[in-house]
Amino acid sequence: MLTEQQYPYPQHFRAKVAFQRFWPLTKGDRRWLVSVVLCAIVAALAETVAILLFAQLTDNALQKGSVSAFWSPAGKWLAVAVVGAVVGYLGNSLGAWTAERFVVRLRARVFAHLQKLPPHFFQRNRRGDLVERLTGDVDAIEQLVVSGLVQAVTTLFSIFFYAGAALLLRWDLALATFVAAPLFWATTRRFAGRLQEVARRERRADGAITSVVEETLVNVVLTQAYNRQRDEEDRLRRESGTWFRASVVSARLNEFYAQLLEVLETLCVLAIIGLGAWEISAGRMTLGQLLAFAAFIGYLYPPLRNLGQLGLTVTAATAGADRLLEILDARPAVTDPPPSEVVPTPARAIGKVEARQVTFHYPGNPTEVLKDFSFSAVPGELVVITGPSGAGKSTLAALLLRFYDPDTGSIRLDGVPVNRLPLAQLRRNITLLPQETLVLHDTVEENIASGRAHATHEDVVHAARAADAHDFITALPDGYRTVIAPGTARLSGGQLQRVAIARAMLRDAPVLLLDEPTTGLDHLAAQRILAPLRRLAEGRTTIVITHDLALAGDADRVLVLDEGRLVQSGTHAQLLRQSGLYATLLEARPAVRNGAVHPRAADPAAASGGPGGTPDSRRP
Ligand SMILES: Nc1ncnc2c1ncn2[C@@H]1O[C@H](COP(=O)(O)OP(=O)(O)OP(=O)(O)O)[C@@H](O)[C@H]1O
Repeated sequence: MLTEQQYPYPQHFRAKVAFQRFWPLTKGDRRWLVSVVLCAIVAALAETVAILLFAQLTDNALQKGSVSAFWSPAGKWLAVAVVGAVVGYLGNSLGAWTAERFVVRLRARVFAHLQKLPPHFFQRNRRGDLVERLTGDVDAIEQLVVSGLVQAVTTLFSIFFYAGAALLLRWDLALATFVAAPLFWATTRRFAGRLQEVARRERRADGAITSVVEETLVNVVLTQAYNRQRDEEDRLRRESGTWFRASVVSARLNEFYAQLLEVLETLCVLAIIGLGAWEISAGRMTLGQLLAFAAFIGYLYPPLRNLGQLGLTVTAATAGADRLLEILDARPAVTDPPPSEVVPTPARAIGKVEARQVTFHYPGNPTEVLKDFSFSAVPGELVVITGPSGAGKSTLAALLLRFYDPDTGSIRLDGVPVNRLPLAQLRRNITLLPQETLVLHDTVEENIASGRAHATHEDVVHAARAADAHDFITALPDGYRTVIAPGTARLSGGQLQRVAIARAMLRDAPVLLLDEPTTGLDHLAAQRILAPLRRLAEGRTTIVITHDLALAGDADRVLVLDEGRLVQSGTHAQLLRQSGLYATLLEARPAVRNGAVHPRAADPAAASGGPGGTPDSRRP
């Protein structure tokens, strides 16, 4: 994130840029904005007329003690007040409605963009901070683009009316009091810079606090297991300290600014009363005129003050805008091809997957993670990709799903380079089963049904049976209607994995990409998901990325990656006969007791049968 010193442009320029960038989002609501401004103008006009009627009342009814002179201006005053109230109510309600619509639209826009950003963006930005940007910063920008604009226009009109009326009443006195206006302006300018910096510090600290709380809640089990509660509390205390200091400075500065304006206003009012007393004693002014004049000048201060406040709002909004623009200006690593480049293909692919001489490095990291890598897999085939940690296996999955494009070479589906297919179509044809099961905060039924649009209950039950999940689901307190949530312990890792398999069954894509499907599962749980996985793999192109070589015995082909290069390829039995990395990896694996389904390379039975060499673990 940029620090204040690193921002290349001055504040007013950044405010202008922010306004220009976010203004288009008001499209469709601009006529409502105009209506809000019109209402505010009518309300200010009503206020002006009311003050003039008040002067009439003072001079004609109060000073002369004439009741008959009371009724007419009083009636008019009441009528004007009612009109002002109705218009004020309409304008303010409409203003709030328009402002909230803007917030909803802006948040949706940033959220949609955020969802297109590549994985490395989320590795570089803390989740809590991003949440803060979508909430607090979005609100701050609304204050600039909608409320701020309406307020600015309204304020200018109010100043125009009240100053105009004061000038009409006594132009010489009015000019004398207007001399004080630059004082207000200079005071605001003096404070704006410092308040902006404090506002930015406060926003950043808000983001940091949300991040710490969010990270701690996500890792609460680990925190407790490692007795890290104190460290987490210290972390929160540190961030809260930063926020506290920024908030206190901000409150102090704001208060100082407000009180200073108060003193300036009092000075001006006293000056008017002094001048007025002089004028009345010389017979050049009536009491009613003086009171009305003082009222106009008094009414001028809030809009003048608003203009100053507006500067502060702009300041806070610019800090928020900078943070949101960081998201909006981050480019997705991949985009849909232009329509002219899309290769027309059937919506459902056959499922032939291919990588041709793929070389790839992550943005911002020059090290090549995949080097001249090629392979292909066809429907009905099971390809296991293994290798040491950091060899590039998960990167390959990211390229197959087109989270990134290769530097050279190509990834193809049914012979078509994936960058010539619409992203949604490509991803519809590939089911990814990641290491961590995606859990939606919803019922088990909805979690499975999310695999396919309009899935019926029968479809869900059918998929759950095939995934060997039906029995444990019906044993849950509310069966398929049991609500599960990310991070809850209602289901074990193996059960969650079977829910994910049921979802994948429903999804029914021709290509299946499994990333470490048995990670985090004990041996028995891992065995339990093998049968449903095999059912899921039937007839599909299945690519399994794994360290768990128990799955390799099932594979039609095993690819061994090392430092981004394909170093071995063949069946499990063929690779065992070679003294290469595969044999080393298998040798390094701990043997599993109580079930002995992980025979070592030295085991001749394994050489012919496979690492998961029990008869029932073979594919049909
Ligand atoms: N977003 C990223 N930005 C930069 N480098 C990355 C990124 N993700 C992964 N890498 C690097 O790419 C290399 C390959 O990572 P990858 O996750 O593909 O390995 P892997 O074989 O799947 O490892 P593991 O078996 O431990 O999951 C590693 O050196 C890793 O540090």
